[in-house]
Amino acid sequence: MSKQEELDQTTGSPDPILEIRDLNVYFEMDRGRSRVIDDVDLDIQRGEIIGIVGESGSGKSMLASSLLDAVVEPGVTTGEVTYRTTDGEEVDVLDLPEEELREFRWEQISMVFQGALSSFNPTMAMREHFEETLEAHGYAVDSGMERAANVLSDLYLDPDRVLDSYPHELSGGMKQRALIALALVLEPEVLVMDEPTAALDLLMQRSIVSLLSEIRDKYDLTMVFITHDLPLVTKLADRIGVLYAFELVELADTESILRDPAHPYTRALLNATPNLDAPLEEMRPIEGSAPDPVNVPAGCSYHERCPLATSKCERDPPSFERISETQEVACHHWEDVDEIPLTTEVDQ
Ligand SMILES: Nc1ncnc2c1ncn2[C@@H]1O[C@H](COP(=O)(O)OP(=O)(O)OP(=O)(O)O)[C@@H](O)[C@H]1O
Repeated sequence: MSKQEELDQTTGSPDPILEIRDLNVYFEMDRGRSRVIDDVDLDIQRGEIIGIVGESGSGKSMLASSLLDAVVEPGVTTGEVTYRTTDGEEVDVLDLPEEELREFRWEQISMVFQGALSSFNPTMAMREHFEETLEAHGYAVDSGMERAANVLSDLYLDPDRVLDSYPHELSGGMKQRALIALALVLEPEVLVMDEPTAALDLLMQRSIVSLLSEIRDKYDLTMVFITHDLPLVTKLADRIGVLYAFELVELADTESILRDPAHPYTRALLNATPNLDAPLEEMRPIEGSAPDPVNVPAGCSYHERCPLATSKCERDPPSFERISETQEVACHHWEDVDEIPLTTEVDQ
């Protein structure tokens, strides 16, 4: 059974916890408007782990931040992000007054920001980081610290040892897990993680990914895992969205992304994957460079790098089309995509 089928069995009919519509983020720059999220529509289902992948500068962090209305000034976020509570109440995230937004973050959707490892205060023991977060949100510290200890043990850390340590006394992998525990201490429904394993070695990355799966099941979480590392996220995600040039170009269950990717860029990402078993000459780095958000190519934004591009691609932007029950793609030539063979195989 595929992960998607397992997910459907456990979650039944679609039950989006987050509905993202016409999401745009832009910055007004001297040289023009810089659109760093371009008309993204996406439903995130309650209980799923969704991976968002794309190369550096494709808009991943902007997408993550916009889910919490946390895009840095002077960025402008437009469109709708609707959060649905378990009771069916709808929250218009981009319209929340500041105080409510402060509560909403951490308590409903919690985020582990990119580079957050260095955000621990070096003069504070880990225990104080947890207590400060609980107090700032008006939570009872005693019961909150009990939960912190439970989450830390679920992440295979010794709670007493970690809580009594200062950040510099912990290894990178321990700190990263402590950061995830801190993000979970207020019992959020959704955990958004932006490159949570980028600073870690391969072995630790793999082990955190399998821990996250356990944590999702145990705490009934929805997870958004943002990374440039497609093979890594296939180990964890039920579905994967591929961002190219600030737009979603493919969205599908993980199995389809691996076995039958429909966008040439998804294929290029898979073929660029270092695979220990494949000969080096079969690894194909993606040629060309990521578009500048002020000057995204007309038509299909990928056409300049795409081996299948025709004059239609230079002219007309493809629409985001559903090609099967679990797969959507924005490509005029998805039916011919097998012309780009997959050269490496990623184990799921
Ligand atoms: N404060 C800012 N002002 C203007 N443009 C910005 C700002 N921050 C980011 N950008 C631009 O937004 C675009 C998307 O950036 P984003 O950080 O979301 O990419 P990313 O996919 O997360 O990349 P990476 O993996 O390198 O973090 C980039 O072109 C970046 O230069």
